[in-house]
Amino acid sequence: MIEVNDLHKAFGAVKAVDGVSFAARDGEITGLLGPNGAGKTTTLRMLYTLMRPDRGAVRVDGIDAAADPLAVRRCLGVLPDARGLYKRLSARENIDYFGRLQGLDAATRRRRADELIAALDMADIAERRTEGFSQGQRVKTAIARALIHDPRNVILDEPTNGLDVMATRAMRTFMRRLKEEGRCVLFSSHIMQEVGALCDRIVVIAHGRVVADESPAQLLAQTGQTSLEDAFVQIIGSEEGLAA
Ligand SMILES: Nc1ncnc2c1ncn2[C@@H]1O[C@H](COP(=O)(O)OP(=O)(O)OP(=O)(O)O)[C@@H](O)[C@H]1O
Repeated sequence: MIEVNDLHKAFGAVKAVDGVSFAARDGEITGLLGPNGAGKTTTLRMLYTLMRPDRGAVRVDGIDAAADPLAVRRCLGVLPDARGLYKRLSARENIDYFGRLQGLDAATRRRRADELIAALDMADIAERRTEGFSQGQRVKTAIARALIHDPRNVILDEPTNGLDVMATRAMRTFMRRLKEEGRCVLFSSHIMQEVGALCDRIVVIAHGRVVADESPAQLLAQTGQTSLEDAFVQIIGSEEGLAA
């Protein structure tokens, strides 16, 4: 479970995150939805301890991220906005390397890598150097690498960015599987259909603030709209930056 309480982060005069609070629960998919520049990536970076908040607290499985960032990292799997693979290593070597960083023994690394390679349908690319990988192949490798240590909580920054229709569908199936395994899945997106199709809970963020935190059905009921797209536009107050 990921709990965020009154997070703030400013870059000079820009208040990127301005008092964000929400909870992402185990066995649920929570979507962080907002237009470009809303503060999604900055929020996620503070959650996975890459960036220190100016104010506010993050707790992952009850552990305070400021007090024990290493313990928090151990219970998180993260697909960051910069996927950053080692291009001279194969996909499997990239995955294995992260297992080593997590202190896993060779047998566990091998077993987990095999499971993830099968689950992400990437057997055909596993032994290839990642240099020259397509966007979809890069995302799969980065996700497998992020999950090597079997984390309870999974944070994905725009996981379907740049993926084609088939790859997007496969990614959704994979995210549902993570949820069914009882994990807490939190992902960011600016694509409303995606969030509507996947999420148990939607946290809408605009100008660094949470403007809605509901189930998809509640969002429709609250706004009186029949489509999530119209509900989002109403909540955000403009169509700026929202992809169809
Ligand atoms: N390192 C930084 N230095 C200066 N400004 C930053 C930095 N990171 C983010 N910002 C600013 O903070 C605001 C929020 O950015 P952020 O990347 O969190 O938005 P986002 O919701 O993830 O947007 P997108 O959908 O475009 O990725 C923007 O105005 C951005 O320009």
